[in-house]
Amino acid sequence: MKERFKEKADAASAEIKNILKEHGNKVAGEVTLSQIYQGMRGITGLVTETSLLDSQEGIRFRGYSIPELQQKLPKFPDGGEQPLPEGLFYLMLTGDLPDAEMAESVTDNWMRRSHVPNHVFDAIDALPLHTHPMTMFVVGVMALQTESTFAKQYGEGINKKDYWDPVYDDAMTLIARLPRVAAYIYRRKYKNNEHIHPNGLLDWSGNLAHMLGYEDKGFMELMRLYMTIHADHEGGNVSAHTTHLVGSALSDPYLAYAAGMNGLAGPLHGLANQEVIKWIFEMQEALGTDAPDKVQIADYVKKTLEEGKVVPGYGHAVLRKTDPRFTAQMEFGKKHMPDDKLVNTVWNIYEVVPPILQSLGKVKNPWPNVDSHSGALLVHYGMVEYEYYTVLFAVSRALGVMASLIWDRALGFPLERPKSVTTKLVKQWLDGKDNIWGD
Ligand SMILES: CC(=O)SCCNC(=O)CCNC(=O)[C@H](O)C(C)(C)COP(=O)(O)OP(=O)(O)OC[C@H]1O[C@@H](n2cnc3c(N)ncnc32)[C@H](O)[C@@H]1OP(=O)(O)O
Ligand SMILES: O=C([O-])CC(=O)C(=O)O
Repeated sequence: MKERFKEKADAASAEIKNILKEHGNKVAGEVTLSQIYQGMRGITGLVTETSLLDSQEGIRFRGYSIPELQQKLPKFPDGGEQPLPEGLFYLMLTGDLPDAEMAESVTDNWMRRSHVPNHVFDAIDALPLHTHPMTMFVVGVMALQTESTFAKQYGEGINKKDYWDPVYDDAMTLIARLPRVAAYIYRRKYKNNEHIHPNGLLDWSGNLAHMLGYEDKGFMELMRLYMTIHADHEGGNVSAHTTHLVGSALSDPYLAYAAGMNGLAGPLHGLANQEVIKWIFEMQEALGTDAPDKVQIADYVKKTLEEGKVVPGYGHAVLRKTDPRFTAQMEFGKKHMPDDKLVNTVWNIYEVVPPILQSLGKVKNPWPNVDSHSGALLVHYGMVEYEYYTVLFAVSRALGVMASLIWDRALGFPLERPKSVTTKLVKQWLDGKDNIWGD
């Protein structure tokens, strides 16, 4: 995989140099004042090779949609139906679809790198049990940073042409160790500190399920699907953009990833998956039923909006249709748990919420995103501790942001530093007295 990546990166680097030599001055778009003030929505300002989001169709990883990945990526040998995220990582990194043997070699590589040093567990253990699992997770990642090859080699004076190599090494080791860190947090916080050793015969996701304490084959398949669909969502989302930004300062992959995951822990981003289940549980309690009907759901949605809160799991900064990651999970639910009450509630919410959000006249996307479905599937298998859910999202997101970070260093991308302005300067510019563009 590493050699294949290097060939591809060298070719891409030469191609980009030529594109910029010939077309570097071409104007690519305009920016409005509203965009500058309102979250830079719609401004193209980043290059991310691993995936691309279409507002109508949803995400494609190196050109492949989620149903295509489910068809084409290698599966776990023992009757697996869902794609192995190892294969997705290979695809995102090299641009090529792997065969079963290649995916297996990624599994083996990660298994070899998976030993987590004791001081990482000590760092997590130093936190009180009521600490949010995402805080424990980021502390664990920061403790893993002591092992950074990039930081060490940078300190010794590495040539900038070779940055990508130790970044590759760190990214692979970090990804390999995350399931153990994630499972440790779960077992410490919710299962009396009784930990489960890895099983060398399982794949990366299967092993995560096993170390969490879930041996059900259905849950292992869910983890393979979950780890695949949450891995990447082009470059501008908060977690990917933050990882890229922090990495651009040549902070090592551990530092960059930890920064990105602090962004994933925000309720408008990855933490929304916890908020969805919390909101449904609160609705059930308020209504006194675990199977609210559509009229009851509609009333509860209106109450949520009247209280000035968002409906978690709905809306998106870029998507304008139902998220295909929602649909993939709905299909999994229809196959494995069609009668589950909570999962059916998620499907009823899907029928009720969009017209209500649409009626507000300001919500650009009334449709569900990935987070509105994931929790109910986890609850089905017994994982009810919703505060933990974003940790699973974070383990998956490592695949995309680390593949991208390796590309960033291989392509020699520079420090990221956009210009900002003050409102005073904007007013002077509106009066024709000044310029808001940097030199
Ligand atoms: C993995 C992911 O990160 S997927 C996203 C997960 N997040 C959520 O599910 C949280 C709920 N959703 C939201 O808050 C938003 O839809 C976001 C943050 C995802 C996108 O935000 P934006 O791009 O600013 O959305 P948009 O342009 O449609 O917002 C316009 C207005 O509609 C509101 N709105 C958007 N989505 C919702 C929603 N689900 N419920 C209520 N109001 C909403 C916004 O808060 C904003 O209101 P304001 O003008 O009073 O401030
Ligand atoms: O694309 C976004 O802004 C948010 C999102 O769905 C993701 O990162 O998975």
